[in-house]
Amino acid sequence: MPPSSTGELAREQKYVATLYERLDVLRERTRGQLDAVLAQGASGTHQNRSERDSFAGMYAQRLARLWAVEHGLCFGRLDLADDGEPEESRAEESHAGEDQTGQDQVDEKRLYIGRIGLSDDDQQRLLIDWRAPVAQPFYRATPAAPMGVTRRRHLHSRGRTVTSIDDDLLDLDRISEADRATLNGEAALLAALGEKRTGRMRDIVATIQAEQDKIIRSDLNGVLVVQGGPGTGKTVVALHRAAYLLYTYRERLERRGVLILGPNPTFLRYIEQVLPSLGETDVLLSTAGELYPGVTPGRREPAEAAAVKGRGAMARVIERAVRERQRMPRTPVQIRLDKFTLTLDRQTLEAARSKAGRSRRPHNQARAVFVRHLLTALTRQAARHLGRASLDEADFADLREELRTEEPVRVALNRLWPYLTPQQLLIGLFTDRGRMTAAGLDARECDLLLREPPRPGERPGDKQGENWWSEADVPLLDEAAELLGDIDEGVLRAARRAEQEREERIAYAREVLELTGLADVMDAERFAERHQADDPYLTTAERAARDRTWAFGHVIVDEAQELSEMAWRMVMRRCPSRSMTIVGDIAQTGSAAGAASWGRVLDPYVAGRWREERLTVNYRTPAELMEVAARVLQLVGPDLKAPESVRETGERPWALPVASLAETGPLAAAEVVEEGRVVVIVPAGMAAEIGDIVRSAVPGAAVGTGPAALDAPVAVLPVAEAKGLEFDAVIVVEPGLILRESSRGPSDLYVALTRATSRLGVVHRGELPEVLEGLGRR
Ligand SMILES: Nc1ncnc2c1ncn2[C@@H]1O[C@H](COP(=O)(O)OP(=O)(O)OP(=O)(O)O)[C@@H](O)[C@H]1O
Repeated sequence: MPPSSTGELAREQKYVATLYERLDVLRERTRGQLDAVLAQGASGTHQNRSERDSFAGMYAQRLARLWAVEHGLCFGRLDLADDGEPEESRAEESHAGEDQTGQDQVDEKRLYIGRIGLSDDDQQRLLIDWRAPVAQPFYRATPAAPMGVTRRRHLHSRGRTVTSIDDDLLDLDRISEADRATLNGEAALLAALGEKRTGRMRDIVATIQAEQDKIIRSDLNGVLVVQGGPGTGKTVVALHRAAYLLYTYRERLERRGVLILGPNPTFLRYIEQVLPSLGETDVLLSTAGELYPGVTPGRREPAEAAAVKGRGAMARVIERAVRERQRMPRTPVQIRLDKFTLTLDRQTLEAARSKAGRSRRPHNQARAVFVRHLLTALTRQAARHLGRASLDEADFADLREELRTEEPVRVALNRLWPYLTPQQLLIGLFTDRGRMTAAGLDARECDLLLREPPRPGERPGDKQGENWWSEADVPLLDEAAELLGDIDEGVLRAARRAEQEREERIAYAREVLELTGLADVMDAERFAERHQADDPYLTTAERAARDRTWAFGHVIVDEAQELSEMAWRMVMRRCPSRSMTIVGDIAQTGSAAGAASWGRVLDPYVAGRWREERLTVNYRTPAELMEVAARVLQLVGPDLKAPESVRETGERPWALPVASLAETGPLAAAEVVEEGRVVVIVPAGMAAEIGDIVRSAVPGAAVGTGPAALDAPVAVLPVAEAKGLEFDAVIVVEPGLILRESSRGPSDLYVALTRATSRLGVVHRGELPEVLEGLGRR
């Protein structure tokens, strides 16, 4: 290890130790500030308390950030030519933050690169944040374009100890013969790729490649599509981009927030540690199904039903369903009061309706216009009945108010134009074939969507009701919410907020009671009410998560090919500025409602105004495995090209015909290696059967979705749930069935075959698909 001669290693160790010392000082200082704020106690005015909470929240967040960067705090060094500053691109906006020093004037010949920037008390720069413009050559410099850099050094550490060093010498004229012999190319990258998987995605801040860096640092504005095959780093690059954007455009994005959308909760769990390890904690990670506050979809439904609901045409269906509730009776409406009967004739009703329509307000707000018109007409009639045709203004208003509160009047008006929540509208629609037909659905679609109403006592939207809603319903609820408008925005919000806070207090109380061993003797709800906080501090991400109408500063969509047209409408509403990063692979589309091309998805919103970058190198799957996957890709589309693998392992993928699928158990057990992860990928309908088989061979194996799939040594997953994840070893069961199972079968098999970082096997009782016939025997 020539550059890591003991002297050199010791020198680096000494420097890194001073960085950790500095980090400890900052942590202690921030802790002190937090304690001082908290020590102010809960007294004072409401204003005082909310300021204190804001400061406390800010210091707590800063402290969390300082703790999160412990591992691999400093991972690189740039040596610059005598005459050189690194050539850099300037960020357009400066960023705030006391320890973000990357934009200082550069005058040293050596820069240390790390997860965050650090300076000493005299503002001497000690460590450069990897996102600062001056750090860019660390990722982009090459021998052909050295950007003023003579040496790029990777520091590898365990805990706070530097264990080894890799150097890339970039300026070949300036380096000695001895140094030249130590040229160390892609050592750091290959070392990172060869590591065992832990079930959680790691950051790649030390080894970002140039094509990835270009995407990470791409401009904030506009829609950027990142198209790339499996394992090209789309997800990890998107996450680093989030961190980069937050650093570079801190002020703008901290206020509006950043949303990252992933395909399912397991995937979010898989990626959740990456941003904190980059020092960013305030980003909202969500699935599209979680974007409607107050609804947690738990219902599973056939793919065909989800596909119908995902089609853009559903927007018209919902619109008609709303209109259908603004019903116009064919005959006049009689309202019987004690002393006389009032009549609303067709002409009056039509006039009220068209006035409400012309107001261009959503249904619940237009109702006010409708009701006002009818009440005026009814008051005039009532006045005539009472023989008081010429009422003055005040008396007219009194009579009108009297009528408004009459039960028969209220009932009649409500029937004509009811207040509706999105939930009520959709329940009314999907439980009534007549309404669905009137809204434009055909007989087959009605068959697919018709369902029973929620059981009595089951309020859809709350905890018990969550099985009534499916993921595909969420964009429809969102669409309905747009058309209906809130009944009374202020009241609804306050009620929602109060309910959420109550739930949080109870959850917290439960935790405290469990920790203190009092759970059996005290009720969490009562405890929570007693320890009620007045005005809790919320981070931007927390506030955004509670507000359906929140407009994010930037939205990142991962596995974006899976979103339906209706889901895109919902996502676009969350990002009116259209500052977005969309990452995915059209060849991996598995959902029947998913995307066939980026143009089809984006042109309706930003025609001609989106840009596409491509990633072409596969960092996950070794070449031997990719060869097989590439053949399957030809079934998806003969012109598609699989990404180039960056490494080989020498291990050939295998296929094994079996008499009974019970043999899968021992095969999975044989793949288990210490600290590694194995997945058995199965056709959608076989998860339970194969799950039992594998569990009997590997106790602790996890079946189906959920975080357990990431933590167990072996997981059994259908393809859709394995999307975006990776494992050391993969066994695919019955690939023929996966191919035939849906119209996207070839894409699904392609996804399954590209999940492995090192080993791949195929088990089949049925026939092996022709495309896999070249596989060797186990
Ligand atoms: N520059 C890099 N340095 C180290 N590891 C990298 C680098 N780029 C990608 N990787 C690793 O490659 C693997 C694949 O990355 P990622 O999951 O982001 O790919 P993807 O394109 O999203 O794949 P898929 O489409 O299959 O979901 C991850 O383990 C990631 O950490």
